[in-house]
Amino acid sequence: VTMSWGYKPNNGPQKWVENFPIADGVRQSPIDIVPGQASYDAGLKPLDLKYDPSTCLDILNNGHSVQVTFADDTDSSRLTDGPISGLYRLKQFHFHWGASDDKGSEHTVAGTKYPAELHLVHWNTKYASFSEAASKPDGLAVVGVFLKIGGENPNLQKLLDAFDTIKSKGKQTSFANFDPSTLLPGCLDYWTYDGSLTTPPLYESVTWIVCKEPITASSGQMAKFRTLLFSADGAAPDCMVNNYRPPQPLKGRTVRASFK
Ligand SMILES: CNS(=O)(=O)c1c(F)c(F)c(SCCN)c(F)c1F
Ligand SMILES: [Zn+2]
Repeated sequence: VTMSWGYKPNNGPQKWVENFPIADGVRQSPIDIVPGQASYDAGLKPLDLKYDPSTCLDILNNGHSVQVTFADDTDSSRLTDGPISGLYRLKQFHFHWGASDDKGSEHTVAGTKYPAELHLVHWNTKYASFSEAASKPDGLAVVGVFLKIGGENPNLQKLLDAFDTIKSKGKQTSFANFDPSTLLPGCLDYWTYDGSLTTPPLYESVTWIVCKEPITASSGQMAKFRTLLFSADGAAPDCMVNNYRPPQPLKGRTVRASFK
């Protein structure tokens, strides 16, 4: 039986190019962000993020990550300004993390790996839907937030408390009234560059907006992410860890900074 893509040696990031040749494309993500090589752009606007907790629908183990999905039939949870033009609606957020606290993020900062990275995925309302937008060069805007080890994060804990009911692949449960802005850092300084999805189909459709300031999670909270499973109920349990793609070649791209 043919395996679908994953993060193991036989189906992981080094193998994705076999079924998704764009894996070797010109604007792939993630990248290593080198602050000294980023260009400060005074024309970049502050991010304008407005999220409505009533649009929060459910939390899902999709077999690759844990994902919180939002109603995106109105503009009530959206991103404007920053490096983008127009209005992008929040579709979902999810995380990437490691098997230990020394790795897990997709983007790195001058080679530094964080233990995890949050992705808030938004789609451009010039298109009719997420699916239509997902393959367009200006279709998506993903806000990335690094997690570092520190004090217990009470807002993150609300998500972790739902993990026992979505341990295995395909499990989903209702998840209401969560405000994703509680997972944003106090300072919204960011780096931005043109990139891609970091999972197959690896579409080169993402304006990346990576926050400079991490949020915290305790080591115990990081351990909770590692209790999730890649595997479905009844299959041999396969811990959901190291679900991150390593940095990809910059291929001449410029990384801009919203701050000096
Ligand atoms: C940025 N991180 S990611 O891993 O490339 C990623 C996902 F995991 C996603 F799930 C989705 S949305 C739904 C598609 N299955 C997405 F747009 C996306 F960009
Ligand atoms: Zn992601």
